[in-house]
Amino acid sequence: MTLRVSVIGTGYLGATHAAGMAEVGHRVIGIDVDPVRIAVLAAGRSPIYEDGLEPLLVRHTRSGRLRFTTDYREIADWADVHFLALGTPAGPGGAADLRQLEAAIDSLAPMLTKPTLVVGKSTVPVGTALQLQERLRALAPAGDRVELAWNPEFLREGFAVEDTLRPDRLVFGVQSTAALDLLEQVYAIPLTEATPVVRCDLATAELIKTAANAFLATKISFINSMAQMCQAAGGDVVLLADALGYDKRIGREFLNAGLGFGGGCLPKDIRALAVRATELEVDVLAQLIEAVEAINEGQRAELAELTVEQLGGDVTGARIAVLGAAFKPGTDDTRNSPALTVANRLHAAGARVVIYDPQAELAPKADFTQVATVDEAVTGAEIVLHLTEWPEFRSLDPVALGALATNKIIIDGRLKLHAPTWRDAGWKVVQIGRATSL
Ligand SMILES: NC(=O)C1=CN([C@@H]2O[C@H](COP(=O)(O)OP(=O)(O)OC[C@H]3O[C@@H](n4cnc5c(N)ncnc54)[C@H](O)[C@@H]3O)[C@@H](O)[C@H]2O)C=CC1
Ligand SMILES: O=C(O)[C@H]1O[C@H](OP(=O)(O)OP(=O)(O)OC[C@H]2O[C@@H](n3ccc(=O)[nH]c3=O)[C@H](O)[C@@H]2O)[C@H](O)[C@@H](O)[C@@H]1O
Repeated sequence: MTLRVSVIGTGYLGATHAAGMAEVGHRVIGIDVDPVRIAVLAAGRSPIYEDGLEPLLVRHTRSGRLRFTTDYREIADWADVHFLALGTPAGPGGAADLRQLEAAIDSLAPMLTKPTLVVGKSTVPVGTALQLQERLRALAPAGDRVELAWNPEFLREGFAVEDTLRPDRLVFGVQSTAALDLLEQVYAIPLTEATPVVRCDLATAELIKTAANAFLATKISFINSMAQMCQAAGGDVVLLADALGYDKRIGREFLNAGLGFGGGCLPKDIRALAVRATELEVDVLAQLIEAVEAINEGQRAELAELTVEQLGGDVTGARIAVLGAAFKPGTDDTRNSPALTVANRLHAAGARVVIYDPQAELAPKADFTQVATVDEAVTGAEIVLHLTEWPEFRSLDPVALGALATNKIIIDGRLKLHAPTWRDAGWKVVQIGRATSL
């Protein structure tokens, strides 16, 4: 059944969700306070680099099934269901800043005159949904006939469209069968494809989301601490991870050691979880997360220190080539990018940092020079840092690059380069945790 769906907030999550909702047959309006973003989306263009998103935007803005607006009056009583896809960035002390969600509710609620379902998708601390429902009901003419549900989102940037259309699970945090029925209509297509569904209360839904991100972060920090062990004891963390991964109970995913996790989600979500755990006096969880964070920070610091060490203890005036600026391959997102943290530290230590990334565009005022090709980055470089593992970096020609660089030294911060090929071309290859790699 075709529903009228609004998506409030059209950032990474909201733009993809709106396009996905149109793709599964609903009539959709996306709304945002950013008129430039709305104009781009309304023209069928994607404001972000995300594989497969633009074709959906083109198709459904042309068909009229997908529209965009900045005017809440267009969505309020029009939609059968409103999705909240607002940002929840880190606030002071790392607690989630809920002001975007609150502002959206304040704009929408006074116009809700009929029974309405509002569904949160943003990642929030446990307890948020009930607070927002209270705010909504206090402001809405429809009062208690407005209900809130929580349906957290698990998409990965770079695979956002695929994850939206074919999620590996759906979580419906609801308070009534009416809300559940409506969500089942919204997701009728994935549900026919036997997608597992967890039906639960609001608190469980909120916690599932933060637990998932915390577990992924923990897995990465675990393997990075094993990389430190391999470095200290003389072992190979990649082979170790492969061997762990063959155990189905463990799995190979999220066991790639290196520079650690970044992005707009994992770092802020685990910090917010630690803050909430402390508020609720669950100190063990806060301590676990602090250890995960400390390991992650340590990887960035170590890479910067290692670079200085390789250049004899002083990088003043040294030209350093950085390959990669996005927080991971497949996206142009540079939020909390490990690569940029390292670049910033080296810049602060006096180095001349030159960055190449296939997609991410840095603000013109940034402290480094961004260039359009790997060759330009490497020309005259005293050291090369491989910090975001774009697939194209794996097929670089070390012989050709060796003729451009001043020193043939490369630190592979993501353990993805084929070290023997680079060594054969005369390069010194540094990989933390691969002390015994061949
Ligand atoms: N980026 C991702 O891959 C995923 C994000 N999430 C969660 O989804 C939420 C959104 O994340 P992103 O899309 O990355 O954030 P974002 O910052 O890219 O998008 C938020 C959007 O909301 C808009 N906005 C702010 N105030 C508004 C208002 N009052 N009314 C309407 N629009 C308003 C902003 O202009 C912006 O376009 C966060 O809670 C995040 O943790 C969850 C899963 C995946
Ligand atoms: O809540 C969110 O917003 C999303 O956060 C992550 O998705 P994303 O931020 O797109 O990125 P990931 O693929 O999880 O990677 C996060 C970081 O971990 C790093 N990483 C990942 C895997 C690994 O083995 N090692 C590793 O260092 C990546 O380079 C990247 O910096 C989760 O994977 C999504 O399920 C979730 O929906």
